[in-house]
Amino acid sequence: MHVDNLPVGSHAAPPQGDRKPSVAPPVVTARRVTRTYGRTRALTGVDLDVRAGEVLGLVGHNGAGKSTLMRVLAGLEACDEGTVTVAGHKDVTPGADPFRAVRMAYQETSLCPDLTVAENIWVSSRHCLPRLRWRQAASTAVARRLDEMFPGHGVAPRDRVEDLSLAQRQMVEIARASLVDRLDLLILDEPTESLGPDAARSLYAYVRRVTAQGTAVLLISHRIREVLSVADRVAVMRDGAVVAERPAAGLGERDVLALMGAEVVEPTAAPASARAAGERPVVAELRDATGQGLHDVSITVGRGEVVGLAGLAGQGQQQVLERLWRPVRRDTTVQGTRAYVPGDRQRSGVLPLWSVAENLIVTAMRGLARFGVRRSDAEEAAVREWVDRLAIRGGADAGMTELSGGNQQKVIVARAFASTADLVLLDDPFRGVDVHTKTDLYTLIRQEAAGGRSVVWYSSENAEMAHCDRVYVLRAGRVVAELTGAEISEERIIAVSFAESESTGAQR
Ligand SMILES: Nc1ncnc2c1ncn2[C@@H]1O[C@H](COP(=O)(O)OP(=O)(O)OP(=O)(O)O)[C@@H](O)[C@H]1O
Repeated sequence: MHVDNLPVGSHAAPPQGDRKPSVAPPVVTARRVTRTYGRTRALTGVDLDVRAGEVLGLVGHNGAGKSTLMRVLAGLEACDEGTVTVAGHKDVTPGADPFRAVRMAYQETSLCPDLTVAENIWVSSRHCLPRLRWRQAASTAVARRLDEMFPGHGVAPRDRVEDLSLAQRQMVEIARASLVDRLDLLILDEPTESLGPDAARSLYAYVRRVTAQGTAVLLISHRIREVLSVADRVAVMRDGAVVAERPAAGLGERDVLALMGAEVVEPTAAPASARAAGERPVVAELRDATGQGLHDVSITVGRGEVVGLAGLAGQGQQQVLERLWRPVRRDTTVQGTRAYVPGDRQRSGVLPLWSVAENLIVTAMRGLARFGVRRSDAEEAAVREWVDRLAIRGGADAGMTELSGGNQQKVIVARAFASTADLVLLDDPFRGVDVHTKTDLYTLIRQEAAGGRSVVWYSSENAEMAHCDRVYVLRAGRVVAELTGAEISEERIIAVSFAESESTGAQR
């Protein structure tokens, strides 16, 4: 059977929508599964059933073991002890046939950037594509699946992956995972971290359709509310074990956070700014900046101010950050030094062959040096401080690739704040970071601002903007609103992001 006309799932399952936990047989079962990497006990004895036709949400702090467990359940990695049963086949070893029907879409996409979309599909799904005219078959299959999953995706099968946006790469990754002749379990690892709201909605509509046909979907996400709205059941991981499994119906976000072991704190908005924007010395400025997608953008950043850039994705926020990072044009002025935190750690950010300590200190090194000579004691102290402050699991000596995704992201954030930069530019930096750590990072930003550092922060999560002193909302490369203090709310940002006519006195 070829992938362009695939049935999904092989088990009968109760219809979705009533959100009752599935009573269908498990497609995958883990019993007392352990996995150790060197001194790290990533899995400490996991028991879990994933049933046909259910959406099982899997949540847990950064480094809890979610991705490791998924790699074991997908037959990509062996466990040290315990058993994995797939579609009734007991104790299956990695690579064995039953695992073919278990597919995983990764948080960091598994796509090869130098190949086209169709070539990537061929590499991943060649066992169910014809050998002759494979390129055509792969192109047709992926185009069809993308249309089905993400209408309006804008991806052509002949596009090279490296030319795609982060969101498009994520869409191709998910489509790639689903293209197989029989799909019993689809594992989605943080699928919506890089997708916009429309694509996320389309994905979950697709998830509903395939689960109605019997495929199980395992959804890993730090977005607890999203998990609760999509999943039938929620499993909670903590320190390498599944500590709770509950039906999603009736569970609230706070219940899940409590099960995760996170301290439940009320989200706190930014404290009212001690000084109004006009009273602060301006440290960075764009004056009627135009070109490269921007139109007459004027923004100012005061010393010790946290300035948000909001709006729908791709409306010019990254271009603003880019100008502040490289202020080469006459319309941009920046005083002092800068540090940049990329949101796409795969493309820029992580130095994979270096340790956590080296990744963390690389920017701060020069500031810590005395007369140009590196001071290893000061560097070590700084590394220790930041590893503790952000609870980077894995420790300073771990290789960067040994860290979980969220912990890698923490290192990149720490790198910027460990430097002496006067202006920190944040490009949607908290994707994949767990709720608890995010709360710590928000506090960190406010503390650093109180100490005189300025921050310009683009976030695709409007709720995060509540931690800013001022927010510029961008649409189609223009600033369409400037919100201050109590005006900053998710509803307000959404309203001005969409409304053609609304303006709060900002430039048009
Ligand atoms: N290849 C590896 N080598 C060494 N340690 C590893 C490796 N992969 C994972 N680990 C460690 O195992 C633990 C669990 O990591 P895992 O990626 O499964 O966590 P996670 O729950 O998926 O985290 P996140 O939410 O940040 O993605 C972490 O402490 C991590 O550092």
